[in-house]
Amino acid sequence: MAELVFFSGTMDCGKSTLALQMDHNHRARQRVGLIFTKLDRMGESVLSSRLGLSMEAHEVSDDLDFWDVVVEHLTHGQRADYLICDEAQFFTAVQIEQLARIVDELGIDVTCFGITADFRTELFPGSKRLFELADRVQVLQVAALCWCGARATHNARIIDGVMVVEGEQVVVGDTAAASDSLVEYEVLCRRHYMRRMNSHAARLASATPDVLPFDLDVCAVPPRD
Ligand SMILES: Nc1ncnc2c1ncn2[C@@H]1O[C@H](COP(=O)(O)OP(=O)(O)O)[C@@H](O)[C@H]1O
Ligand SMILES: Cc1cn([C@H]2C[C@H](O)[C@@H](COP(=O)(O)O)O2)c(=O)[nH]c1=O
Repeated sequence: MAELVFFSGTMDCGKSTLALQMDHNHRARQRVGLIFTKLDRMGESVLSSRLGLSMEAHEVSDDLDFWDVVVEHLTHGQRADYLICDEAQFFTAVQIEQLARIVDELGIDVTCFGITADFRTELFPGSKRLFELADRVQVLQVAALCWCGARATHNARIIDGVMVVEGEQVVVGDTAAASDSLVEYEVLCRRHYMRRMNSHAARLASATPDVLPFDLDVCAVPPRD
């Protein structure tokens, strides 16, 4: 039976890489897929991974109707065995409902990839609807890590080295290590997200131990997996 599956996690945990691998494995067995993305860091109509791989994809605009696109595709005698949707957090709730209908009425597997929550810890609209409708929500096996070594669970937005918790929900960008723009992101464990302690703040604190003496033992927490 066809399924709607949501691979969800923080930024930089390997979602796009998995999307590309999944498509590769299907294509290697002559299965035909439709690939969608929205607002990829590398530009329009591309699905890209930080490992350097990328592929062409249909860019999803707010008014794109997945049902119409797939039905038209099939009506023209073309095959669609599966859909892969990256950056699905940016899709609208209605678009997620269209994807669920494609699974249920056309029997086509739909696999979505996206971050769960924004830099304020609020669910994105697409992710929220996926949590509500998906047959399965899967966490990726390889964890992105906080600077302290714990599993990263939250996405922080950093401006000029400082973590912010107010602003527009959508600002396309990259993690600090790879970014040369003003706005960048850093993944953190919940403890350090709540304390607003990104790696820059932690470096400052360890250089001036009198300011924040409470917590240096926490920084030595070993990775959990
Ligand atoms: N040079 C590298 N060598 C090995 N793995 C890397 C390298 N650069 C990035 N990665 C892996 O790629 C992951 C990010 O993959 P990506 O698919 O772009 O993430 P996401 O789509 O979840 O933001 C990192 O967590 C890391 O595991
Ligand atoms: C936390 C957060 C992220 N974004 C943007 C930043 C990136 O362009 C994407 C996530 O891409 P990735 O492949 O998962 O790294 O989302 C945003 O717009 N708002 C946020 O709060």
